[in-house]
Amino acid sequence: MAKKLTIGLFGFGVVGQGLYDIIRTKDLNLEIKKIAIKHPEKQRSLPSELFTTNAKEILNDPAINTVIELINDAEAAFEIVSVALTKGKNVVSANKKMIANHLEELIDLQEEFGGSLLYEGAVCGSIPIIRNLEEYYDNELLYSVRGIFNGSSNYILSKVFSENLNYNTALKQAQDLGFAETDPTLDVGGFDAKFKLVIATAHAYGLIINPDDVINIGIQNLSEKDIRYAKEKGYKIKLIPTARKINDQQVVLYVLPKLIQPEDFLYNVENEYNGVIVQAAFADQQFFFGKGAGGHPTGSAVLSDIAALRYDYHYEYKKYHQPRAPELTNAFLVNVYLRYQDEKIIKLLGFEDISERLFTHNFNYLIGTVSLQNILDNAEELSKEGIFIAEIGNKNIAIEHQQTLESIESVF
Ligand SMILES: NC(=O)C1=CN([C@@H]2O[C@H](COP(=O)(O)OP(=O)(O)OC[C@H]3O[C@@H](n4cnc5c(N)ncnc54)[C@H](OP(=O)(O)O)[C@@H]3O)[C@@H](O)[C@H]2O)C=CC1
Ligand SMILES: N[C@@H](CC=O)C(=O)O
Repeated sequence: MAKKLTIGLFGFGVVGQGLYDIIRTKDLNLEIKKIAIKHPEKQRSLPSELFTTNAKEILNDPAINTVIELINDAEAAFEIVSVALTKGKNVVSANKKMIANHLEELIDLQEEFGGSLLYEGAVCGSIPIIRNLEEYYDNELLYSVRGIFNGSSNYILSKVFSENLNYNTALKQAQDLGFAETDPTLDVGGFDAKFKLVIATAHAYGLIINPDDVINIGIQNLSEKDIRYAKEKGYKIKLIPTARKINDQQVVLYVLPKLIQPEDFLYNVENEYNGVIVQAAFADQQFFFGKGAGGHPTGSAVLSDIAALRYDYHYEYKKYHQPRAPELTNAFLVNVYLRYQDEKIIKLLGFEDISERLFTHNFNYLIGTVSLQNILDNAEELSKEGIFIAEIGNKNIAIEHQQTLESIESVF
């Protein structure tokens, strides 16, 4: 029997309003009793009695059994969600930074106080990837999860690549459309994609990782030269988070721009759309596609979680509780394109091999193989002006196919 939900909503911005628009079109046996916001002076589209700036009006109200957290402040969000769970309320959140940074504590709070925290909208907007990783892939050999997890950076890349728009104009558009984070460095620097990858990895592999241990390189240093190079060779450039199981016990995680070939499903994922490719034994590749940002797409994922709470759904974190969850390693080689000015960076990165190199008066690049650990150790150097690094090539795909063959051979 579906429970009646009495909701306290935190945040009435892009996603909060998007959710409200969707809810009011349907008769869902739920009531939004109060909405907490930060700036009482802002004009609102709803009666003022509905709003409060006092979180306690929601958190201390025993009639409110469900808290929906949609604010743009990760630390305040953690406080709100923790108190709500401690009081035995169910919670839905779309705050990937907060969840990725506090996942272990949030799991403990759910288990101690019996509440459920759902966060489908936090990873790839409207794409239902968390519940799929949690439920569907439980018994599969899951080799990798990768994709386009950030709508803003994909929007910018689409605009500069296909419409020759200037980077800053495209970023401004992504902000105006409500796709970007309050601090857009989170988007273009690959942090937002990393938070989402960390959350997805917990549900894919049962592995909870501190985001600081994962390398993220963004698209801020992309230049005309990189775009020209990519176009001449038939690639597009996308920002790709990857989680890959490299053996029974080890997983690698990284967020890097990538030169993508037309055969890749992600090649045609444009603008604020996201795409997730799950590579599993026997099933091989599966592709999820949908809008990754914006009020209504994200609101629809939040609503799906709300609906699930009516039937007491909660994540069981079965893979996290399994006795031998794999561990994170950075001992992994990636093939990269590196545009640089100063030769010093080549030495610092300690390339295993270099297969291609160009040195001219205004454009130096090389293609070579480098360890993830060395990229992580030199992240600051790599963020400097004049340097752009991106994954390239299909060596990893070869590894995946080899793994698939090995697993098939071991079964038969
Ligand atoms: N925009 C998107 O496409 C997506 C966003 N998300 C995530 O959803 C969350 C919300 O994003 P978005 O809607 O874009 O953000 P907005 O900036 O549009 O809205 C933020 C809202 O939070 C309110 N707020 C801020 N601090 C507090 C606080 N301490 N207590 C109560 N209310 C507060 C603001 O109040 P006020 O109105 O008074 O300023 C505002 O209503 C973020 O975690 C974001 O990362 C997830 C997926 C997609
Ligand atoms: N800023 C994010 C919003 C959704 O998560 C993005 O651009 O993807």
